[in-house]
Amino acid sequence: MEGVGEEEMEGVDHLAHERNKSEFDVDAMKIVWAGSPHAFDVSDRISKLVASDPGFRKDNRSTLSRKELFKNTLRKAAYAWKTIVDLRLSEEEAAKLRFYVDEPAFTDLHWGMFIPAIKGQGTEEQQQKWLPLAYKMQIIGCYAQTELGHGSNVQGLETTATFDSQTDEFIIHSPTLTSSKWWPGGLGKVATHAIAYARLIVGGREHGVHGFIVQLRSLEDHSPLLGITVGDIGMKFGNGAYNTMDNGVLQFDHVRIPRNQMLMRVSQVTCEGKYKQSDVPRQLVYGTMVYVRQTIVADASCALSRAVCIATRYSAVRRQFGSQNGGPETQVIDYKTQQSRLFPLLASAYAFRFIGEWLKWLYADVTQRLQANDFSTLPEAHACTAGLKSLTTTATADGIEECRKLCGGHGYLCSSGLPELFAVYVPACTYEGDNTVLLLQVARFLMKTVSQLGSRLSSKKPVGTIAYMTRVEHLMQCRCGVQRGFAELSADLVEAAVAHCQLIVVSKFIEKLQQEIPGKGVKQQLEVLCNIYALFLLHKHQGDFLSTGCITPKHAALANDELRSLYSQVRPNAIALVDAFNYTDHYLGSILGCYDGNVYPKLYEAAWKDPLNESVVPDGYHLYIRPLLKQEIRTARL
Ligand SMILES: CC(C)(COP(=O)(O)OP(=O)(O)OC[C@H]1O[C@@H](n2cnc3c(N)ncnc32)[C@H](O)[C@@H]1OP(=O)(O)O)[C@@H](O)C(=O)NCCC(=O)NCCSC(=O)/C=C/CCCCCCCCCCCCC(=O)O
Ligand SMILES: Cc1cc2nc3c(=O)[nH]c(=O)nc-3n(C[C@H](O)[C@H](O)[C@H](O)COP(=O)(O)OP(=O)(O)OC[C@H]3O[C@@H](n4cnc5c(N)ncnc54)[C@H](O)[C@@H]3O)c2cc1C
Repeated sequence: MEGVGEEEMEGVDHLAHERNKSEFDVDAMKIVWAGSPHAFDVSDRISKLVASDPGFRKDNRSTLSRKELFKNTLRKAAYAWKTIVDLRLSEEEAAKLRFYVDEPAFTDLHWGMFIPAIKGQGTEEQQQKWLPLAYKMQIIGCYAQTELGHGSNVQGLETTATFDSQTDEFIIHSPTLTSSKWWPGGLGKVATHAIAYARLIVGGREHGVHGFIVQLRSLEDHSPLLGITVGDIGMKFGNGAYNTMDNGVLQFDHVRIPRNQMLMRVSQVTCEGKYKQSDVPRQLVYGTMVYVRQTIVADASCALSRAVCIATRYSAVRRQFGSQNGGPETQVIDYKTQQSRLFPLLASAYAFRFIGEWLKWLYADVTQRLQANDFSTLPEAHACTAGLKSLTTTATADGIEECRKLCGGHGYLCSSGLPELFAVYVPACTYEGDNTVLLLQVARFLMKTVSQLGSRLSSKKPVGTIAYMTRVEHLMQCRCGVQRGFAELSADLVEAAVAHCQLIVVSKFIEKLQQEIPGKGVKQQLEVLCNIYALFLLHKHQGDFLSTGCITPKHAALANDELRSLYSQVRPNAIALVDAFNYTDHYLGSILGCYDGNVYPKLYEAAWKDPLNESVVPDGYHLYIRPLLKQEIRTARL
């Protein structure tokens, strides 16, 4: 191309010099990141399928109106379903395809909550009736729990479900404005059915919150059924972002449903109007939330790794200051401040990946035990999913914002992919349980555990975590020792809960490294990242650790020195470590994070595609600017 230097030519890998520095087998690390060779194959194949299909284009979202954006999301969801059916994709491949389409949509709640709720809380008979319809998408479901007046406090929900023994039906009703269902994804414009949570009333007696399958819209013309008022709750944070989702409002006006549409695995109501509580903990009604919280932890590693991939590649491309005798300026990735901000996030992305794997195992284990009526690990599963969801989503939301800042001004462009990623991700700190409310659940679990086990919370942790374990015990002893109520100490107890969750993440990372990990240099790289994660947190919270007495100020200083050394070990491998995420440019959706690092020409080209540049003289010039410039409005009243 005329006047284009080597450094700007398309088709050249501008990060080749970085990739050549790698000291480990990147392909082997890709398998570790994916979880298995099979998982890598599915992920690699489906991500490329989506990236190569113009039907899944997403680079124009920021220029669409809310209605255009939403209609485009419906088109994509329908196109995805057609692709799944035409290609006969498996459930696993279909889930991956929806993941790589990368757009919040009603399908998230249909597949991610409506179906799991029926599987987890429905009887065999109810599963046999409703799941085939849901799997074929002949009905589209949502999870309608939160109300205008209550979200965190599930037992405070006001919607009622009153049993009518005369007709063998439940009457679902919204008695107050604050009982309006509010927030459920997919509810506003698409869902034909809901799992609606309501206070069960039988024979004038209340029995707490239960789930009910309620049809909302006609399957003929999609109009709301009698007694149903439903709509969207309006624009949300950011422009495109989560506005592809129809989070809805729903009011019931004495809507009648058959008795067999109460999810009855946990409790039952007989046709005679007798309420029967199975001999299972009532909290199984909350089971879907536990399931989604563990998926959210895995999602955190995906979102954080996307942001870190963008920021790492761009940090290797960007040069600023430091030119010697007219030579190239310094890559910003070589600045120690950039490394001290970026590499702990890279380590966290891997840490969250592995804790997500462990949590998936824990959830499967507790589910298997529940089937045998073994509820012994349910409290720990609840505490772990709640606490790790809180810890990883907070760290990921903060990490995405830090990655934006690590990219300087260009990080603020939509074409960097980071503003949209942040706007889509940040509600994860709220949905599926406000992060503070969930940490209070962990604190409550720790208080009970301490009172049952005495000071030692658990001796089942790897040696390398003694300092972390002592920190949690110290924080708990400082709080439990004080004769003041839980509420009074809750802010401090939440800190102990965070410390407990960090202990779990560190110990599971160490356990991961005790497994057989194939590939040249792969385990060594993971050991470096594990040490960075552990020492970074020790440095960040050194006050806690010093107060336990198990480390001294000298230890803290040594830990900081070691961190700098570890950053130097990561530096030559940084690009290869983010290549191991195996993200396509389409999925990353970022010019700054593009694989070939050819950033500047892409940024420049993208700018001219903005609708504002369709004319060199902007709309409004003649009406507003010209008069200004010509001072023809001197006498005009402002
Ligand atoms: C837990 C609460 C805060 C309090 O509950 P409460 O009933 O008042 O009980 P407590 O008195 O506190 O505790 C009593 C005891 O019960 C124990 N307990 C509490 N909860 C649980 C539980 N869940 N499991 C087990 N045990 C539990 C507790 O420890 C006490 O025990 P003990 O007495 O001390 O021994 C509760 O009110 C609560 O949970 N509040 C939070 C509400 C909440 O989380 N709402 C979420 C609504 S749904 C939502 O937000 C949805 C968002 C969707 C966003 C999109 C997400 C992505 C979709 C999935 C991913 C995509 C997949 C796509 C797949 C594909 O495409 O194929
Ligand atoms: C994008 C998005 C999607 C959602 N999708 C769904 C969905 O599909 N289905 C569904 O049912 N819901 C959905 N929700 C709702 C979501 O589950 C709730 O917003 C969430 O559970 C938080 O509840 P809340 O809004 O009542 O917050 P609140 O509890 O009102 O929180 C407000 C503040 O009060 C604090 N607080 C509350 N209780 C306590 C306490 N006991 N101690 C100390 N502090 C406390 C919180 O920490 C927070 O700082 C969605 C929400 C969002 C943002």
